[in-house]
Amino acid sequence: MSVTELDLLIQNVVLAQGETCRFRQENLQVLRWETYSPEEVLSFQQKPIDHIWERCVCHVTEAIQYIVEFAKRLSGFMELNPNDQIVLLKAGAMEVLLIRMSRAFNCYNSTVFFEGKYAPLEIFQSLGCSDLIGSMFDLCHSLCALNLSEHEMAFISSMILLDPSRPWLQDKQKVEILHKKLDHAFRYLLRTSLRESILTKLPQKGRLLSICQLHMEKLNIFRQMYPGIACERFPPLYKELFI
Ligand SMILES: CCS(=O)(=O)c1ccc(CC(=O)Nc2nc(-c3ccccc3)c(C(=O)c3ccccc3CC(C)C)s2)cc1
Repeated sequence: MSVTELDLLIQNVVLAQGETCRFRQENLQVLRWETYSPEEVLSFQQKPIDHIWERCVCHVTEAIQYIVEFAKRLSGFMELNPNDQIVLLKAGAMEVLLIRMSRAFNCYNSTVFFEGKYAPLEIFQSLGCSDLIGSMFDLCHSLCALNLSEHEMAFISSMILLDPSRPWLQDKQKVEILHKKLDHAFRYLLRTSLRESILTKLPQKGRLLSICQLHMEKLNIFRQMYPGIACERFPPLYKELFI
């Protein structure tokens, strides 16, 4: 790849990220000391499990809609066959959400931006999935420790989505070519910004996968407990991706 090709690809990925995040990094930073009071945390904890699940699923669905937009703007994604576009989004959207959520995480007081203020882990107590929430907070802590830039997060997200090793891909080679170009451009970006050291510290694929599997497990448990809710009250996109 020529330097201009590399620069064009970097521009494409960084622009795609910048245009498809609901909140800008600086806006999330400004708000990060706006935390819920103990009384507010308590009132969240007293809400019934189905009520909190439905609210979280709606927020997750909204965030994933932005991630679908991100994928569509990545050069080459729309040229893939429609089946492979769905396969990549079904497999990668939640993993990208986990990476993106770390932008909304305050690692100094272990709170995450949720419904307008920063919330402690306890607020999600009534969801009944403390292991899932705990592992997400741990992941956010490790990502915060890397102090990733928007550019780096954009490339990590694009390479999660355009992963040629996803099962059921029909045109694997096409995804491989895109992934190789992204990898090349990402390394070029890291080299020029003297940030190559983060490559060995990025979360392993297995770690993201296991948190996504935990999410699926908890979702299935919830569905068994409240069969009506998931079908009637969960957004179609969430059902399409996870049910
Ligand atoms: C992500 C793009 S952004 O513009 O930065 C952005 C945009 C919008 C927000 C506000 C927001 O929706 N925050 C939410 N936080 C959490 C959360 C919850 C537990 C720990 C950590 C974060 C939400 C979830 O419900 C969640 C998210 C990911 C996987 C799993 C779940 C819960 C399961 C039960 C569905 S929604 C924050 C940040």
